[in-house]
Amino acid sequence: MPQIHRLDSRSKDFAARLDALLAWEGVADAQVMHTVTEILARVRAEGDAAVIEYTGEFDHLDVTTMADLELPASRLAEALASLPVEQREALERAAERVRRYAERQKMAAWQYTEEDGTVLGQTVTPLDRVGLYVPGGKAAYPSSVIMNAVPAKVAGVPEVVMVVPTPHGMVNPLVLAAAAVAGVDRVFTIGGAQAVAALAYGTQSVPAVDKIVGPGNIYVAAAKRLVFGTVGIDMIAGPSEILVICDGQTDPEWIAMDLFSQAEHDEQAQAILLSPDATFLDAVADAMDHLLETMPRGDIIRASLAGRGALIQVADLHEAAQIANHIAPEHLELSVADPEALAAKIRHAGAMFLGRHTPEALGDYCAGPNHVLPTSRTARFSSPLGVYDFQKRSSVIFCSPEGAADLGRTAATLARGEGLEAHACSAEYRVKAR
Ligand SMILES: NC(=O)c1ccc[n+]([C@@H]2O[C@H](COP(=O)([O-])OP(=O)(O)OC[C@H]3O[C@@H](n4cnc5c(N)ncnc54)[C@H](O)[C@@H]3O)[C@@H](O)[C@H]2O)c1
Ligand SMILES: N[C@H](CO)Cc1c[nH]c[nH+]1
Ligand SMILES: [Zn+2]
Repeated sequence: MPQIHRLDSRSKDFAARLDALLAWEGVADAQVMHTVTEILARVRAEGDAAVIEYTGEFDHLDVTTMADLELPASRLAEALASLPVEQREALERAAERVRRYAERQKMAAWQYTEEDGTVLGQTVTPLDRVGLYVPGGKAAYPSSVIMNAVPAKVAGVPEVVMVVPTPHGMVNPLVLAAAAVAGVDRVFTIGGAQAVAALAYGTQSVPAVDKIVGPGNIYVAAAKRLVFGTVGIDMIAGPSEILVICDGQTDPEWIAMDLFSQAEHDEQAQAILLSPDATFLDAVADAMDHLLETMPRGDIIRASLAGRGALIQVADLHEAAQIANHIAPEHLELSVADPEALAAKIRHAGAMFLGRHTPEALGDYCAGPNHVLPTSRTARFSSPLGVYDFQKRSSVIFCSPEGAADLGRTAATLARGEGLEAHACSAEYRVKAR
């Protein structure tokens, strides 16, 4: 039996034990904040020189000019061309499906006319320039390049600038190939807080962007928090999470592996199964045990199951839905006979995977919806990354003379209530003009 919490929703301490599993130690400590604050200040003041120095220190790249830290577009095309056909086709198929889904998310402009002839509406425009952070090393996911860059391009963002650290000069060809497929415009081989600062403030070589998206380690997350306001950011992503609700009729090995699929991301990942069937929970535990004997990344899976994994017996599927709404998971699998009926009870989840034949892993790569999702219970108030994150709205007011005169009286009354005489007079000029 793997070390994994066994909980029962009827036990007295259930709520407290569940909340302990949901808690996550992800906040940057004072030392990290201090380091990052200094890096941001130096890059802001010194530009390229500071970026080059930090890249030498942290990524062991010995270069003298930023030109050595930008990859030409030909490098991306070469990386794509040199992939095995199967990899290349998989990347292209994934990007195509993500693009098709994203097309449907585009926000459109609208307007309507009030009775007095005043036209009211909203325009929609893409951001001018977006920065995409791609983590270095083993955590660099080509699929995340697609998930971040494709919706930006569908939104109509003219320039997507990617940054990716290449410690000791090690470039991940799959990441470059994904950037080519997704339409990334420029790539700098820089990382950490210095890359976030370069994107936020701009340097002599790196253009300042309007929004920074993409995950990274604690230094990247702290830098994103600190530059928010100067630029937009997507979210501060926590460790991956999966919650499975199963009626006990799915193959226990399928469910065990679905839980592993997120547990293998890192030791802090969260993997929870809810079922009314105690015998089934035992069978999943046995399947985990047996599968773990040969699983690569078994150490990471074991650590995350022992820390934030749980098999929970619930009274029935209705109670499972209530618990799911409390957890507000990043990913929710409904492995039950009538998944649509159960989905109707779910109010908080980043993405839902319906039925026994929809493993979460398909959503991570190629189903179509975005895999950048709210974590750490933030699905209570936020949504998957999408085209709308790369678009913004402006409201439009076009008053007719009649409309201006009529609204002017109301505005002036409200303005005087706030003690703002210039507002009142400005509004009344149009009243008097009639
Ligand atoms: N949530 C997701 O979807 C998701 C996906 C992929 C990766 N990740 C996360 O991304 C992270 C990747 O981490 P990584 O470290 O491999 O790559 P990274 O690119 O996030 O960080 C590397 C950079 O960190 C900086 N750094 C390292 N040590 C430092 C120090 N002592 N002081 C200042 N800066 C320092 C360096 O500048 C280096 O370039 C992991 O935490 C992983 O969990 C999350
Ligand atoms: N499950 C991750 C987000 O939580 C995304 C990912 C990338 N590659 C595999 N999975
Ligand atoms: Zn995943």
